[in-house]
Amino acid sequence: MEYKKNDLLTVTIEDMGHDGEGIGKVDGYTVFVKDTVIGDKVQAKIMKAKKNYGYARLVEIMEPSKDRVEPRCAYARQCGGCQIQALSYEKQLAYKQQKIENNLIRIGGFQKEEIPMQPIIGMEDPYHYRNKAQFPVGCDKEGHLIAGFYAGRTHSIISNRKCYLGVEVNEQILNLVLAHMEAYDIPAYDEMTGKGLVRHVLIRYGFQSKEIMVCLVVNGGYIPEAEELIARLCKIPGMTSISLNINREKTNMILGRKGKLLWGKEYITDTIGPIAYQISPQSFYQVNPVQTQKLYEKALEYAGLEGNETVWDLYCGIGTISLFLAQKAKQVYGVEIVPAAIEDAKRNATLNHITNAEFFVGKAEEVLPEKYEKEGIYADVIVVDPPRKGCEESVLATMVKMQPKRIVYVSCDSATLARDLKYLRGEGYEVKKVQGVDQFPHTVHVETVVLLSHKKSDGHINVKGEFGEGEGKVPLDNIAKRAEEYKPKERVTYKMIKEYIEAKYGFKVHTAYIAEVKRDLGLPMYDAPNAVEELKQPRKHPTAEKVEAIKDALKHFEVI
Ligand SMILES: C[S@@+](CC[C@H](N)C(=O)[O-])C[C@H]1O[C@@H](n2cnc3c(N)ncnc32)[C@H](O)[C@@H]1O
Repeated sequence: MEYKKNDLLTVTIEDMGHDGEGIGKVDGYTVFVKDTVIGDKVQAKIMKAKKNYGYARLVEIMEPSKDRVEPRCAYARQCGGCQIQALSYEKQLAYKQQKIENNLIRIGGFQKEEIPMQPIIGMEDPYHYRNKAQFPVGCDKEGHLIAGFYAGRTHSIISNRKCYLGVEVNEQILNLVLAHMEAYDIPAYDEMTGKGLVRHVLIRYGFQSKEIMVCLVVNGGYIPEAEELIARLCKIPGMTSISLNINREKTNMILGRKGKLLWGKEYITDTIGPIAYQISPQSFYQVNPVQTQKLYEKALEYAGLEGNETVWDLYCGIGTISLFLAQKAKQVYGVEIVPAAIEDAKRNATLNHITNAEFFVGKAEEVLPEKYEKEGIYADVIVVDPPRKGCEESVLATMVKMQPKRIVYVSCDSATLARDLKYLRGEGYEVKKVQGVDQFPHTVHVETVVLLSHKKSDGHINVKGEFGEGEGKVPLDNIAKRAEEYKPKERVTYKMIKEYIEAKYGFKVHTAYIAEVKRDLGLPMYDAPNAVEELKQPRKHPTAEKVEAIKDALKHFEVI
């Protein structure tokens, strides 16, 4: 059956996609419905219809799923921050566990029974976990000042000073800043005109130290009557740092390069386990410290250190994992591409009196081979925590050459994790444990820690198998079932990717852009005859927005 735009359908949601959208089928026609959860029976209106599938808007929940809960936040549907707040926390965890497992099967080529999945680590209280918030400031239609969050995939601000994922003091700080702006007629920044002063309010909170940082991002060099605002903010217990960040660029980047301290220290200090970290407005720092500690403890446990090991921490950021590992290793080497992060890492090592950690600025794919091949620095254990795109294949190849006993892979994207595990498995590393950690409750994101150890090639086992019915024999039915699972999936064409993007994002992408993203992800190009198609202006590259949309489509169709 084929449907068209504006058709009303009654659909039962059977599955959830990568972005938390509900998926159901009506007469063999697949429908994606945002804001629904598995088990809901809903009425939905088709907004974009394709031949075999369509995107629909939720009109009415006819029978709610038993796993549906009332979101705490009144803006959960509009806000881009959370995607699955309407699903019970228990089921959110099950969804994330399944997401990791599915990717390892579909992309990594693992059999379900081969995956040593550990029960996912969730939070006891999955609210108020974020130690950092960046509130955009603007005006509503009547011209009143507002602060809040961007609606999903847009830059329109939803006025909301009380986010249940952030700390409670955020609201008090926002109230003081906005009252000050109102009292002195200080205009909010307008993205369209590039005029106005206050762009964002950045707040950081040390969960252990209770120290607070407030940084106002301004399109200028000062804030009128700053003394008065500072005097009010200082009364909040724990206030440690008040500063301006100057951003005069017409850009989507929140922070500019220059900062100006108004009061207190330039940084706050916080601890994860026994390690203290100094955090400035610009520093990258994990946003959920409670779960980060569990994640790092797992990484440390998997590293299995006894005190004599040389350990590499690739993609080390400000050295958070490196310093954790340094407690138990002989020597740790960290590699990170951002120079400022390495400065933080070195400062944090000094702050903690850690002398067995050395940090290098550069690309992991360049630093690692150089240090190994030219200087002979080897590895007993290698830990990697790459960005969403995963590791470059050349990094994995060098890691394999170095033959560490163990590899600990920390990942924020289980699709690229699965791709990289497939490579490492092919090179003699065995996946020993897979542990999901829920760092971001109410969102679709999940962290995974994987332990791999080197399979010694000094032995072999003989496997005898007999097919047929009866004890000790492998039933032929099972073989048929396996064969069914191995059947190649429907080929994902460039046309399908283009249609998906146009339907979901409302813009078109060129074939050559899709090919470029696929190439960057290291995906095979043999199924893309028109990937060689030339652009009229061949030197242009897709914008970040288009790259994200293409990756999303590739995930949607399970190419990555
Ligand atoms: C997921 S973060 C991990 C940060 C750190 N391990 C932590 O837990 O705080 C990934 C880091 O990889 C860095 N990065 C990205 N590409 C890189 C590359 N080619 N070589 C080295 N570092 C890179 C990013 O700047 C970022 O700090």
